[in-house]
Amino acid sequence: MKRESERSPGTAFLIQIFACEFKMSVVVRPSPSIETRVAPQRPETILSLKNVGKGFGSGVTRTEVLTNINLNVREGEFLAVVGFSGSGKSTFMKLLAGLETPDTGQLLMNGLPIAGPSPDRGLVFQNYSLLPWLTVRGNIALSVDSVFRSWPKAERRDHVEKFIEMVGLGHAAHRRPHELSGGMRQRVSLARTLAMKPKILLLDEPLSALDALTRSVLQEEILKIWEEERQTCVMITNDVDEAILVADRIVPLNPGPNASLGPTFTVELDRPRRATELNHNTTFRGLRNAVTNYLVAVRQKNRDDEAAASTAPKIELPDLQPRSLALPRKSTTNRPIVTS
Ligand SMILES: Nc1ncnc2c1ncn2[C@@H]1O[C@H](COP(=O)(O)OP(=O)(O)OP(=O)(O)O)[C@@H](O)[C@H]1O
Repeated sequence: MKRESERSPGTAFLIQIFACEFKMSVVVRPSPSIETRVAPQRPETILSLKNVGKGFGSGVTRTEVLTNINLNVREGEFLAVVGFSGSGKSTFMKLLAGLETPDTGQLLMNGLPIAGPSPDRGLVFQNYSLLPWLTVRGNIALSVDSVFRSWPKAERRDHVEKFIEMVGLGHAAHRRPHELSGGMRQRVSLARTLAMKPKILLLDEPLSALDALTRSVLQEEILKIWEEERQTCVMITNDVDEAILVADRIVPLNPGPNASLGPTFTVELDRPRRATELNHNTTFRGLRNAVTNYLVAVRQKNRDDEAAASTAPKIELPDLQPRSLALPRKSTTNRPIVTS
């Protein structure tokens, strides 16, 4: 199948029309005769990790970061990976993006090995990484121009404007990154990646550098965009509440070294979801407890195992008893004791 960047504008247009038609057929109830013929389809696996392992360094300085990672991501799902700092979340994401190659196992997209970075897998980093000399519009246009080179200029321009509006930055399109707040910069970063129309959106802790208020506003915006686009999305986060708000499934990454994935937690909450409404929801609270308890327990086990396996000599403390060095008092008056 041709990649988006290789398709002619006409083909892309036809595909869009087809996509619209398809959406309509989902909304319109099919006739009984069709219902009997068409079986409900399970979404296809778009991304597959089989026994993936990754480490850094060599000899005694070698660290095995990820071990035996097995995961299938289904087309159109929102999957969240949660884990503690240093467990290997960014390494995991770099593997999905094709920025790192696995030492062992296989990483497949639509059944084919991931051989390097591709606009099919759009990555949004924790740090915005915008080009400082370009405006909001210029930063987004740069990626659109490089991915959709064959599109007519006017079409590319409209495409850029659409994504500027989508993230609510129409009023700031002419500004450069240093003239934007952290939340606005992350919006540009998100728009730049979304505008490339990746088949999979990879979000590597995109909100963790933001203050709590901006973070919750952007959480809802990402969710709203995803609910409209229904693009396959993998998000890394250290915030369990955030994971439950956005995801269909949550997979914990156990603490490293040799981090592997924990059990899958399915988020059975109706969409659209709004953070303010979830706080009182018993399913939300139960899931938050289950995921948090799992992470805390697995970290404690990891620490206990490390302590038990440690070959460092155990330090025996001497059995010392404290002795009072105070001089016996000669009188009961409150005169200060002069020592020199
Ligand atoms: N290129 C590299 N070379 C050597 N070690 C690396 C490299 N990249 C990551 N590591 C090591 O791998 C381990 C996991 O790092 P990683 O950044 O994936 O964790 P993380 O869970 O994303 O952490 P954080 O949440 O703090 O960003 C760390 O011990 C880190 O030092």
